[in-house]
Amino acid sequence: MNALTLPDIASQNARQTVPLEWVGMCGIALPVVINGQRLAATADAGVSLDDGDARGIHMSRLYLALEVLDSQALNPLLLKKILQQFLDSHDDLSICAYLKIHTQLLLKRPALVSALSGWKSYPVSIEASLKNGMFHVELKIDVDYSSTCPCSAALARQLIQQQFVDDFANKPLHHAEVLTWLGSTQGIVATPHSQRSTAHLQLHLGRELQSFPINNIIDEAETALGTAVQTAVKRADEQAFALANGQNLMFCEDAARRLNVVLKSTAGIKGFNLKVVHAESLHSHDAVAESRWNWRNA
Ligand SMILES: Nc1nc2c(ncn2[C@@H]2O[C@H](COP(=O)(O)OP(=O)(O)OP(=O)(O)O)[C@@H](O)[C@H]2O)c(=O)[nH]1
Repeated sequence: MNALTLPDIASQNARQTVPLEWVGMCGIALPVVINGQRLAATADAGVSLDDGDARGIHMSRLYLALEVLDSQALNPLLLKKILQQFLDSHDDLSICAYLKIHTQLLLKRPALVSALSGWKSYPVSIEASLKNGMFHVELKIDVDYSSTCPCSAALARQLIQQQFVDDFANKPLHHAEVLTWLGSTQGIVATPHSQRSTAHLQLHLGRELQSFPINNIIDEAETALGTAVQTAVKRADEQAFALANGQNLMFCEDAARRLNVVLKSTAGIKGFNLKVVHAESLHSHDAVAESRWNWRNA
């Protein structure tokens, strides 16, 4: 083979002079480092193509700028550096750079009572942009929890009261008999419905942050919601979970309000857009509530 010059189509002129808002690659596979864990991730990397005459951007330059992610801990400063590299490598073509990273964070969670523990995965997305020198970073986290309907609980309690009237009216009450009745499905005739629910948190973060406070945000959210879904579960844990749910009845509105209050006071959060989805077992549609604070699209 002789040393032919490789054709460079990207540097040709475009047939139509039209700038483009976003050009890049979606779904790039790569590892990222969060909490010292190396996690499988996908990235969407792009820049604006502001020079409408240029045929294309240089995809390989964006791809190669991502290399540092497999060894350096993911933090806002690193993302800003990568975005700056996107722009520096497209000096004459682009003024905006974008990077979106999606991964699943794994956290080990203890059981409620037993000495067991297990892994829980939390979908996490980080979206960063550098536009006209302005750096913006956003974090998305999904947190699963259990919610028990307060209305359903009240209706079930009423049925149990009615059953008690039916079974014990005009009869002397004997402790042992009532105790047996309380432990039977003939006595406790109804149970409330509960559902696996998800809080979708979209958070605007301070630019000055040294690291992403992902663990802290998840912990704060789970504490506020009160009944996080469990990992390893023995019967003692399940009983503790039943008690926790019984003492933590909530509509989707309650969940959204609790998260609103806690996220407003969580360090590093400058604004949020949150959505809670209660995947109802009462019917096949979901109960949903949203809440925003300092949110640009509000
Ligand atoms: N711009 C652009 N490139 C594409 C597309 N699809 C595939 N590519 C390829 O991405 C590869 C890398 O592009 P460049 O970064 O310009 O590669 P290069 O010219 O070897 O690198 P530089 O010398 O740094 O410009 C090229 O082989 C392109 O053909 C597309 O839709 N648009």
